[in-house]
Amino acid sequence: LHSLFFTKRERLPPGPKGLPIIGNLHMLGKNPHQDLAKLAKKHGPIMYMQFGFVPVIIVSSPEAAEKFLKTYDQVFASRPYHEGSWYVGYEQRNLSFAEYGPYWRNMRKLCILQLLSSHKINSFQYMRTQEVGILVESLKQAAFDGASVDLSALISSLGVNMSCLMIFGKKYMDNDFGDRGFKEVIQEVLHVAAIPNLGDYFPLLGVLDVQGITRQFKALAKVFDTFFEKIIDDHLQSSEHKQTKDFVDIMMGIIESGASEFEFDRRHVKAVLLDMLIGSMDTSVTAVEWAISELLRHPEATRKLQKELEEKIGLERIVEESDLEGLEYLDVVIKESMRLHPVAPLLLPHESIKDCTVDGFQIQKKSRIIINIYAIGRDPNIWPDPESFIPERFSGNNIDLRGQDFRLIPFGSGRRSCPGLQLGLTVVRFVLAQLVHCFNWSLADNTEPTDLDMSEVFGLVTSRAKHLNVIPTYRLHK
Ligand code: HEM
Repeated sequence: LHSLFFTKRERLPPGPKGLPIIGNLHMLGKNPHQDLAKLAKKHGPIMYMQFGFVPVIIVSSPEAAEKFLKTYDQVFASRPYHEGSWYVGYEQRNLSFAEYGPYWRNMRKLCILQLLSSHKINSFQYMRTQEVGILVESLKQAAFDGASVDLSALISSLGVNMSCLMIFGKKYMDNDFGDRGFKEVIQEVLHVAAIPNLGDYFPLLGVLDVQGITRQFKALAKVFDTFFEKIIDDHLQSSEHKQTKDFVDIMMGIIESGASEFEFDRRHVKAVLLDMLIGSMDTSVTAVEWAISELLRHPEATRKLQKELEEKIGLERIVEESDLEGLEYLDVVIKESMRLHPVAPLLLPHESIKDCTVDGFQIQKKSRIIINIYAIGRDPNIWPDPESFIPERFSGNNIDLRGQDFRLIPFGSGRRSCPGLQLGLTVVRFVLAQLVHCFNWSLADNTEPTDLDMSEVFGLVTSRAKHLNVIPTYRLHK
C-alpha cells in the first residue's frame, strides 16, 4: 500500500484498530456521524480507518477541514466510486458524484450558469410563493378546525412540489411511477444510496451483490430512466408557450442550439435532472423541519423571531421573499439550527486524486475523505454549551455559513461545495419565516416541548426520525 511519495517520518493518522478484511466497518451503526464523532474524540481530528479495502480519513475539526477543503482543495476534490450513482446516475455522469476533472468542471459550470444563477432562482419566485401559499391555506384550515397536522409530511410534499415545478414544469405526483408514488420511489433511492454498501468497499462482493443492493439500483435506474425519457419527450412535443422555462426546457435548448462546448446529450440531461431533483427536494425542507423542531422547544426564541417579523412586516400581510434581507434573528436561528442539525452531517464523500501529506500524516491516493461537520458543530472546544440551542451565540459576530468559516460549513466549502446554496437558503428562510409569522405552534398529543423526540435517521439527507405532529393557531389579521 505504501507509495514512494512519503518519507519515512510521515505516518498514517491515528485511528481505531480494525479487524482483518472488514477493517473498521463494524464500528458504524445506524448513525455513523455520531459513531465517528465519538471515535474522533479519542483518536483526534484527523483519523485513519479502513472500510473494507478502502482507506478512509475522518476529519473532525475546523482547522483540519480547512486543510482538506481549502489548502489542498484540489487534491481532495474527487468523489469515490459509488455503486448507486454508477447505476442510477448514468455511470456517475451526474454532477454530485462525477470524478474530479474536465467533465465535472463543465457540468458544474453549466448548472451554476444555466440553472442555479440568481436570475434563474428569481424566475421561480412566483412559483415558490404560490406553493407556500397553498401550504399556509391548508394549515389555516387546520387551525380553524383546531386540528393537529403532520407538519413533516406537509413540508416534505412542499419540497417535492417546488422541485418538480422548477425542474419539470409540473407536479409529478402519485401515479407517475407506475403503481408506486413518485415520492416513494425517490425516497427509496435516497435510502438505498445511503445504506453502507459493501460493494463500494469490496469489489468482489459488489459483483456477488450479497445485500441485493445492485439489483435494487438497477431496478431503480430503469424506473427513473423511463420517467425522464417520458418527461423529455413531453417537453419536446409540447408547443405550449411558457413564461418561465423549467430545467428540462433549458437543457434541451442547449442541445438543440449546439451551444455546449462539450459532449452534452440526453444522457447528460437525465443525469443533471437526477442531481437537481435529489439535491433540491429534501434538503431545504429538512432544514426547515429541524429549525421548527428547535423553535418548538424554545418558545423564547420563537417569540423573538415573531417580534422581528412583526416589526418588519406587521400582521396585516404575509412575508414575501423580498422581505428576507436583513432579518437578523431569522438568520441566526437558521445558523444555530444548521450547526446542531446539519442536513448532510458528513457532507458527501471526497476522494484524494494523489498522495498528499497533511499535518505530517500520509494520506494515500484514492483515500475516502469524510468531513464530519456534525462533530465540528457539537465540539465543546469551539461552542460553549454545544448541545443547547442558543441562536444568540451568532449575534454580533460574522461567523458565516457559506464556506468561509470552517466552524460552520453546512454546504461544504471549496470546489465541491454546494452549488445550490443560494436557492437552498432562500427556500429555508422563506418557508421558515412564513410558518413562524403566520402561526403559533404547539405539540399535539399533549407532548411537552422538553419531551419532543429529536432523534435522527442518517441518510443522504439526515432528517427527524419521528414526524412532527403539531397544532397551528393562525395569528395574522387577514
Ligand atoms: C439547505 C439546503 C442544502 C444543503 C444544506 C446542501 C448541502 C450540500 C452539501 C453538504 C454538499 C456536499 C459538499 C461537499 O461534498 O463538500 C452539497 C453538494 C451538492 N448540492 Fe447541495 N445542499 C442544499 C441544497 C441544494 C440545492 C437546492 C441543490 C440544487 C438544486 C443542490 C445541489 C447540490 C449538488 C449538485 C451538489 C454536488 C456538487 C459537486 O459535487 O460538485 N443542493 N450540498
